[in-house]
Amino acid sequence: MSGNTRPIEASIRTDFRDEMDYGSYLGLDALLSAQHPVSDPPHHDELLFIIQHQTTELWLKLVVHELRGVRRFLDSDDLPRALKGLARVKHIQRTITEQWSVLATLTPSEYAEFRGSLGQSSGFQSHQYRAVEFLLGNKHAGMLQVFRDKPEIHAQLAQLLQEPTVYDAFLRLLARRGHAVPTEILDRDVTQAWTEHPELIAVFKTIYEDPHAYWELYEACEDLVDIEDAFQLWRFRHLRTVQRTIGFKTGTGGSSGVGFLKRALDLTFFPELISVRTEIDGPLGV
Ligand code: HEM
Ligand SMILES: N[C@@H](CC(=O)c1ccccc1NC=O)C(=O)O
Repeated sequence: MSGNTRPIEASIRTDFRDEMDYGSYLGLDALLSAQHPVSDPPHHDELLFIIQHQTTELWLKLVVHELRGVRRFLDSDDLPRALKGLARVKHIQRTITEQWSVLATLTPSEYAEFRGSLGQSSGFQSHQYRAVEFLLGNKHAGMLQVFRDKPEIHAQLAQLLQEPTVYDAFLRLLARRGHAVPTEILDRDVTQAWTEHPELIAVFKTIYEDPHAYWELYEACEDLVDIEDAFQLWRFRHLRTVQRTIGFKTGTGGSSGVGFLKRALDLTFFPELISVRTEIDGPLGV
């Protein structure tokens, strides 16, 4: 070692004329030429704004892929692989929630300088975010409206709206394993947002009262609760970042802004998994 440099080993590949290399495998030409700031004159901080969104969208792409996988593994009774997928989703959620701190370095003054260039575009038009919500049970046909001029995306979301959610797939697995999931729930109209079914609480109570007898199911329940928690943390960090950046301005997407985002904090994916906690008593009855 000399001069604080590392010798490049003679065997290191350098001729890629007829070979796949790093950039071609990863499609870096496309990826790194997909940042198109619109502010005029160009604003230094717009690249941060774009990359924050793009990295989140890349992770959302993987979340959609993993949740589709989880649903498939549940359908085929492969609970260990479903659990693995849920664990991966949790790590991704942690990463995209953590990364709000990067965007929080954007001050209101900086953002105001290029916000006007964003027109009516808004995260409300993120189809991958909507896909994740649909997969987790927050179905809402009205959310397809903003994609009416994008037939492919509209069709994909319309299809997802018709399909069972991850929770539907889990409840069907529970039924196959002998748990008393009412048939009205198994045959529900899956295009509708999930609403609480109190009859399910008894099913989860059985599992939570004897975790060792139902260990994998118990783990799956806790993973779903973790994912709901993590989703709410993402929403909360978004809300706080929005508030510190634009205060109580209306959104570029046309909503009231912070007030609208706050209402999402009352939404719930797996309400029975929260309610069952009220029912779990220890040996001293509390
Ligand atoms: C300074 C940064 C940001 C501001 C000021 C902001 C502001 C807003 C506002 C006001 C809305 C409500 C819809 C509207 O009227 O526009 C919204 C929705 C949304 N934003 Fe952002 N946002 C920011 C960053 C981000 C980032 C980085 C993402 C990541 C992809 C994101 C994703 C979303 C999503 C998915 C929605 C829809 C939420 C829902 O339906 O509940 N936003 N945002
Ligand atoms: N809705 C934001 C604008 C915004 O954040 C945004 C604009 C274009 C693409 C993505 C965005 N992110 C999240 O809403 C605003 O009202 O300032």
